[in-house]
Amino acid sequence: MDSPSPVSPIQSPALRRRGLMFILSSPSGAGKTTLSRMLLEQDPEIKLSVSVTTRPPRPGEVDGVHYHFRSDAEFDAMVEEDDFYEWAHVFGYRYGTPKGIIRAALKEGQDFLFDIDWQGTQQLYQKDQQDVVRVFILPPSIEELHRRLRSRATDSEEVIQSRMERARAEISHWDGYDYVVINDDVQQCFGKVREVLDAERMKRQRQTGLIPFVRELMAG
Ligand SMILES: Nc1nc2c(ncn2[C@@H]2O[C@H](COP(=O)(O)OP(=O)(O)O)[C@@H](O)[C@H]2O)c(=O)[nH]1
Ligand SMILES: Nc1ncnc2c1ncn2[C@@H]1O[C@H](COP(=O)(O)OP(=O)(O)O)[C@@H](O)[C@H]1O
Repeated sequence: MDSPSPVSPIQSPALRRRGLMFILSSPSGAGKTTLSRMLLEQDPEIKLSVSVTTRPPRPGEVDGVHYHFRSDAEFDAMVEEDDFYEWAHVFGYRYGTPKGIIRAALKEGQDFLFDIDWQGTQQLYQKDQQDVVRVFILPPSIEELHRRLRSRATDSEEVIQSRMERARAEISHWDGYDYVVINDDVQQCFGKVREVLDAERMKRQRQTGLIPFVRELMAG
């Protein structure tokens, strides 16, 4: 990866704002994991919301870092306990966003990154419209998507075929997103994702505390 560009100084002691829920979705293989990792490496102000899944870990994946890997019975117990913000079936496994610390942390201004599919995006948006920012990543073409899934070399040809079929279905949900970014050159795409995040952080509606000199001006 090229040398990281500096993080723009969004947070200022004079400004207080609610945290946001930054959702990156894409058809499988379009690059959301790659982009999420870049964002987490380069932006200390955003934390990954680590999902719970019943799918087995891929080589290199660490429990508690990439996912919380749980058995079917453990997942059932969490559903019973109402521990999820949302959950969905994807590729024969279950995936869910644990409520955990998210609600309280948003109030304190912590931003969270979500790598979830369109079903989870819809559910999160229904629960919390004001904090959710929905970004959809598209590959430059279907052929390129296929090539990337093959080059990742983590799945059998059968699984790749089912991901390709599902990709078509996922792309049909692109109208449920606020922003669409094409991942052709990864650095350019990442730059655009960062621009969206920066602009969303500055939205006036998110500010919860008046800047001192604005407060003084308004007080006359
Ligand atoms: N609804 C929902 N979807 C999730 C969650 N975590 C991951 N996913 C989605 O599940 C799908 C499969 O993820 P994964 O097995 O890591 O494979 P990937 O397609 O290479 O990202 C992706 O579309 C993720 O966005 C979650 O907590 N909730
Ligand atoms: N812009 C890009 N150009 C070429 N290859 C890419 C690009 N973005 C991601 N990749 C590669 O494509 C494969 C799928 O990317 P990944 O981030 O795992 O996708 P997703 O999480 O959406 O399934 C990986 O091997 C990744 O290195």
